[in-house]
This record gives sequence, C-alpha cells and structure tokens, in this order.
Amino acid sequence: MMAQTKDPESFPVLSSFHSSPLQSLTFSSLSLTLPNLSTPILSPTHGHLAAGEILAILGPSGSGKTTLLNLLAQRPIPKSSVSTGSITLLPPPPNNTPYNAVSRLVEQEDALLGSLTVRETLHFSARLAGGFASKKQRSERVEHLIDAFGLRNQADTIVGTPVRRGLSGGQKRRLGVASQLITGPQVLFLDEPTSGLDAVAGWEVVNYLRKVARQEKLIVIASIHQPSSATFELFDKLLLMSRGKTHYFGPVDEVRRHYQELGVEVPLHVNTAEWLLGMVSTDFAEDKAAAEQRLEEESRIWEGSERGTRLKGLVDGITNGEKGKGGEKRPFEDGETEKKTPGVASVTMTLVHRSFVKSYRDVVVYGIRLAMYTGLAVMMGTVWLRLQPTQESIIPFTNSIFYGSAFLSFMAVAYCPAYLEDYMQFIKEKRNGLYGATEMIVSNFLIGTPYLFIFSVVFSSICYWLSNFQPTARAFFTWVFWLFLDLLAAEGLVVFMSSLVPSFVISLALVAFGNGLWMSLNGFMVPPDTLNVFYKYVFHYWDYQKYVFENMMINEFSERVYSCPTTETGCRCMWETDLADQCLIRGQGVLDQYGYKQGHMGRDVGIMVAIILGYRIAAWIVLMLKK
Ligand SMILES: Nc1ncnc2c1ncn2[C@@H]1O[C@H](COP(=O)(O)OP(=O)(O)OP(=O)(O)O)[C@@H](O)[C@H]1O
Repeated sequence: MMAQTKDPESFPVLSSFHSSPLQSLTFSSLSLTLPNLSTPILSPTHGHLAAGEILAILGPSGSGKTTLLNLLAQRPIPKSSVSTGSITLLPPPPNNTPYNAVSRLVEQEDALLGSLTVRETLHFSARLAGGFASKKQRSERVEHLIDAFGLRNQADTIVGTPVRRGLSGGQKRRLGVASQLITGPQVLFLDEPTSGLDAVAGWEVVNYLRKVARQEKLIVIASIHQPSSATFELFDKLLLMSRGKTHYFGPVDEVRRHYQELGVEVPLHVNTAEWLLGMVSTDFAEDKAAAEQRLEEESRIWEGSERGTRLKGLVDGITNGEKGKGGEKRPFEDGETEKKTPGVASVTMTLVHRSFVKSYRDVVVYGIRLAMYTGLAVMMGTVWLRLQPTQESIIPFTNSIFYGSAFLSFMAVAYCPAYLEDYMQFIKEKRNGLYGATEMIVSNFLIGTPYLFIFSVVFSSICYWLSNFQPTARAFFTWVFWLFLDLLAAEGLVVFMSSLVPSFVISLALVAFGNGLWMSLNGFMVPPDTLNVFYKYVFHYWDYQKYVFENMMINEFSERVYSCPTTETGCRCMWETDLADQCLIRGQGVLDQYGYKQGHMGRDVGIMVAIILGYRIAAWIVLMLKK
C-alpha cells in the first residue's frame, strides 16, 4: 500500500486489534519544504522497519526529528508547505481504514486527565476506542498493559493534579504510551519519550517500549535526545540526522562499523550516541562553514554508501511493488470482519462518565467554584442583610441583583483550567480518530448542567432569604431559574473562548473581558434607554446578563410595594407611583425607570436558550475546524 503524505484522509491502512498483523513499515523520500524557503527542512528520507522493531531518530536540535515524526504520523503540515514521499505498510490494509486507526503519535507533553487513576485512564481510552469483544477482554487488556509498563503498584494512583501529587514523570510517560496502545495501534510514534527524565527513568521507558514492541509485534519510532549508552543500546535501529539530512540508517550495533568504514576512528569507552551527536552537530564548531560543508559531504557519502544504496533499493522495491495493490480483509480474533467502533451516543456517555469521575475527584473542576459561590452567598447575604420593603432598600436590592448575577457569571472564569485540560485531551483523541466535536460539546454540556443547577440552588438558598428578597416560593424559584440560565450562558462563554484560544492566560483574559462588557451593557450601569446606539444595537440585545438582570428585577419589584419614610408633614417618596398618597411605592415604578415591562418572560427565556445554544454551537464549529 502506498500513499502520498500530502493527503492524510486518503490513507487507507490496517485496522487495529491485529486482525492482519503488520509485518513492516517503509517510508520513502519523505521531505518537507516550508513556503518561501528554497531548501527543505527535511530532505528526502527513507527507512524500513519490521514488526517488533524499535527505531531511534537521533540528531541535534533542529535536525528535523519532529518534522519527520509529524510526516510519519500524518499530522497537518504548515500552510503552503510542500511535502513529498510515501509510507508503505505491509501487508496492505483493508480499504478505507483511516491511518489514525493504526498509528498513534505520543507527544512530548501527552495530555492525560490528572484526576483519573492509571487503571481508569486505560479503561476510558479502551472504551472510547472500542473494538473489544467483551468487557472481560477489555479488562484483561488493561491489566496486561498495567503489568507490561510496570505500573502495577500505581494502578489505583491518580495521574496528579495541581493540588494532589500522583505519578512520577517516568510513570506518566509510560501511562501516556499505554493509554495510546490500548486503542489498538500497530505503529507508535513518540516525540522524545525520555526528555525531562533522568537516565534510569529514561531507560525504563524505552525498555518497556522495547518489551511491548516485541510482545505485540509493534513498530515503534521515537525521536530521542542524548540517550545514555544503556538506553541507546535498547534500540534496534538508528536514523541519524543533521540539518534535515540522513547520515545513517541501520542497526544500532553497526553504526560504529559504518563510521570506521568511512575512515573515522570511533573512540572506545564513550557514549556512542553522544559521540554521534558531536559528529553531526555544527552548533559548537569553531569554523561553522567548514563544519557545514563537512556535514553536506558526509550525507552525500551516506547516500552513495553500500548501506545507503541497499536501503534505497529495498525501499524502492517495496514502495513500487505495492503501488496499486488492494488491501486484504482478514477476520478479527472474535470472528468479526469489522472492528466494532462505538457510536456517538456510546462515546458521549463514556465521556460523561469520565468527566463525572473528574468532576467529583478534582476540586478544580467544580469544588472550588461551589465553595466560592457559597462564600459569596454568605458574604452577600450578610452585607445586604434582612433588607425591609422600604424605599431605602430599593437601591440596595437593585445593587444586590446586579452584583450577584454579574459576579456569579464573572466567576465562571474559574472553569477555564478544567476545560482546557479536557480540550487538550480532546485534541489528542480527535487526532487519534476516537471521537469528534459533537461528542465533546454534548458531553461537556451534559456533565456541567446539573452542577450549575446545584450552584444556583445553593447560592440562592443562602443569599435570597438572608437579604429578604420577595419572600414567596414562586419568586424564589424564578430567581433560581434565572441564575441557572445565567451560569449556563457564562459557562458557554468559557467553553467558546477557551476552544477558540486554548491558552490559559489568554482565554482567562478573553472571558474576563467578555464578562466586563456584558456587565457594563446589561442595563444596570446605563439604563437601556440611555445606552448609546452602537452598544445598544450591536451588543445589548445578545448580552445574556441583560435578560438575567431585567427578569430578576421584575421578579423582585413587579408585585411588591415599598414604604416611604414619613416626615412631620406626611411622607416623601422618591418614586412617584399611584400609591404615593398612601406613602407607598409600587415596585413597577422602579421598573419604569429602566423601561422594564412585565409579561415577556417566555420570550426572554427563549432568547437565553438561543444564546446558551449559540455559544455551544460556536464552540462546536471551532472544535470541528481544529486539526
Ligand atoms: N513551522 C515552521 N516554520 C519555520 N521553521 C520551522 C517550522 N517547523 C520546523 N522548522 C525548522 O525546521 C528545522 C527542524 O525542526 P524540528 O522541530 O523538526 O527539529 P528537531 O530535530 O525536532 O528539534 P528539537 O530536537 O529541538 O525538537 C528547525 O530548524 C526548525 O526551526
């Protein structure tokens, strides 16, 4: 099977779960040229690996290791750049099997959910990928991988959150690899799996990889930075690169002989990998131009060498031989001919389940917000304490309505970190073809909604009665309902902004700015009739806080009457209403000041629902477009 790297979608390869065990992977002339650059950052690169082999891509910083891995993993290439080459898998896979069903790229900072245990992480990955004949088979595979990656003692340890320590760096790396392996790939790409680890932890990661590659007949390709001698010797093959060009491809234990054949004496008792890096690096050369020329010459020598020409012949033979051949379907282990992938509903429920575990275990998700809203309710209830239905309380009631609804919405920013963790997980799993934007958005909405309802009830139960808002059950539940809609919209804003710019600081700033804007325009700061036309017509009507503030005001004032202070000569009412002669103010008089009328709650609820859905749909579009 052959495919051009330019077109990842049409990359039919083997289905997972070893229905037709992969025998080899061959890549031929993979190259990448960035726009406006005449020389490629990766020159045509070839390689061939048999099942069970593990390849190290070694080279100094900037030599093109990540570029090659990204091409091998069919990750999107920079806009307007040109890539060439092909990747051939043998035996050819069944048609229409996407490439990401058979290969996985484990990135340096592979996203994991901090609050899940090792076992849960593997179980959820397995459920999302599907393809197991039974729950028993799935559990067996999970337990097998826990043992294979030496995580038995940590099986019930969480990955680790900012407030709870969990796995060590090396254990996280191993779990990252295992959680990709459980989804059934046959080719694994790893971007610097040992970076940031000490020599022993780095050796362990590669040793487990090698063991699993042998056991499961996987092909493993890893870029690697300065491995220790022991780690380096675990690899079967080596691709040595410099400045985007190959200097050696072949068995690790033959690289010394290769250099000796070129007349270069390799010193004894040195770390071979370090020595090789020194050979192909120009960074610290005194005469850079001469060093670059030497490297140019050496890569030409590699191409013309016996090993280089033998590799090219092998690669060309396989690539040309397989061109145009169709794929072959073989039965799966359980007798089925297709891998059972879970449907949208099943994936959504798995994501809801996973988010639920995260939501109660990780206080950052909802716990901190619940504590914050409870504290805020007590603070507000005691500041605006036992307000009486008198003229003096009208402004405090109004301020409290504004402050409560706007500040609660504002504090939704606290959801940014938890959402961004889910987002990173989503990007990884989307690239691996496990699910898409629909499942992500729906599950996020489903898991968040009950929590937001709980927040609304808890906040209102404390604050509403302490402050003495209109004391009827109907008014209380109407208030809870509007607060709930307020929080739903605010959370939608967080999901949209954080999806759009998935950076902690920037998304936080954007959500804060958005809330600041909505707060200023919701009708409290500047009454709607006074608001200038630009803000009124461009923003005011889809400011969800407008509808919350207006309806909470109507809820408080429309049916209530407030007494005016009496003087020796009678009384003085600041709001002149039809009850002035009785020294009373009809609440509608307060509402008239804002231009608020009763009787359109249904319409406003409809607009709120549209805004809430609008944010989610906008986030869905953003996630759909993410590569
Ligand atoms: N999108 C890009 N735009 C401009 N230059 C790029 C881009 N991607 C890669 N490069 C350049 O291509 C060269 C190879 O980069 P690459 O990331 O593949 O190297 P690397 O060997 O993985 O380096 P490191 O070990 O430091 O991660 C570098 O000089 C890099 O600056």
